[in-house]
Amino acid sequence: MDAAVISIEGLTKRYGQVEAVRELHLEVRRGEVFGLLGPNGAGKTTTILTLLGLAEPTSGTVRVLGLDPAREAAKVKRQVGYVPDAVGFYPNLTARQNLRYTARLNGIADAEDRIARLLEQVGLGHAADRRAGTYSRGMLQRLGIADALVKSPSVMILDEPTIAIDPDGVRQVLALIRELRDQHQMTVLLSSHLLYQVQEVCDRVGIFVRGRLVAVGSVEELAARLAGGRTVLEVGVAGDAGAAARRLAELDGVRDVDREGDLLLAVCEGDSRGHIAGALTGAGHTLLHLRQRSSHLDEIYHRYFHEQN
Ligand SMILES: Nc1ncnc2c1ncn2[C@@H]1O[C@H](COP(=O)(O)OP(=O)(O)OP(=O)(O)O)[C@@H](O)[C@H]1O
Repeated sequence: MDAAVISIEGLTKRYGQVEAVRELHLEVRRGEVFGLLGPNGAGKTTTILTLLGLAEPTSGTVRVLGLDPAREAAKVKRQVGYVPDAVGFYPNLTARQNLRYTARLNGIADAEDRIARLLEQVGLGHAADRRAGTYSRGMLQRLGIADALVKSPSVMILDEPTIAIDPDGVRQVLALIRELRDQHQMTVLLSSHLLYQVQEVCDRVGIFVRGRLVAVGSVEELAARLAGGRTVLEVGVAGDAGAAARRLAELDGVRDVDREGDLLLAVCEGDSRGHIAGALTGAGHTLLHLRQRSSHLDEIYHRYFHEQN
């Protein structure tokens, strides 16, 4: 398994009497897209700021690419692209000129082609030569993503990256995040309230409630944990569904079988897909459909959230 790119051990951050983050342990691996979820004031931004060296931990250790951000902020900044929730640009410069400025600041020569490509990638090709001051909030957010990518970072940290973007734009941003992971093995940490989007793009999520991380895992793992390790499989067969249901009910690991229209729903211990497919085809059934039903992240989130309250 790849080494952790982001490693947080026992992080606590207090602002006076307010404990913004308490005893946080978290590792994010290379090429992983990790989502920080939580209501307002849960501690997501504070965590992000400590990763960037913009807030110093009260206690605990934080490492990004092996560096201590509180002591080596400049080195961290060179390799980490950060998109805050409200991005600021020079309003009198065009988008392209703003990105040229960022390239110069980072000592990148010959950035023209890269800048043009990034502007296209975030869907701003048509507006590249308009002044940033005329941009909508969503356009600024897209420009923020392009800006963070100018220096080819190996880690991207995005605070609410799609909050002001329209649905088409959201699809574009999510596709871009996937591409960064799949083609460039980039590590991406994002915070969001928009659970459906998080579910679509994140390999793992962490649920924050009042400064504490109350659950970490893939959406499937969190759902299984809430369901006591049980999963629901949708099974579709050609022909005699009654016989298939009886065969299913006899199998080890199958707790219950139900009907829903043409489908059989098997409540199983853990992931029994291989076992079930083998048993049904072995008994002469033609399998038309086999899918593990996934819980929606909003359901998981609300259950964890209410448990903590
Ligand atoms: N500079 C600061 N001074 C004092 N308190 C702060 C400061 N920054 C954050 N806090 C407090 O720390 C807690 C966590 O805030 P944080 O911004 O990290 O939450 P968040 O999860 O990012 O919330 P949101 O979704 O609203 O951005 C809140 O109670 C907040 O009021």
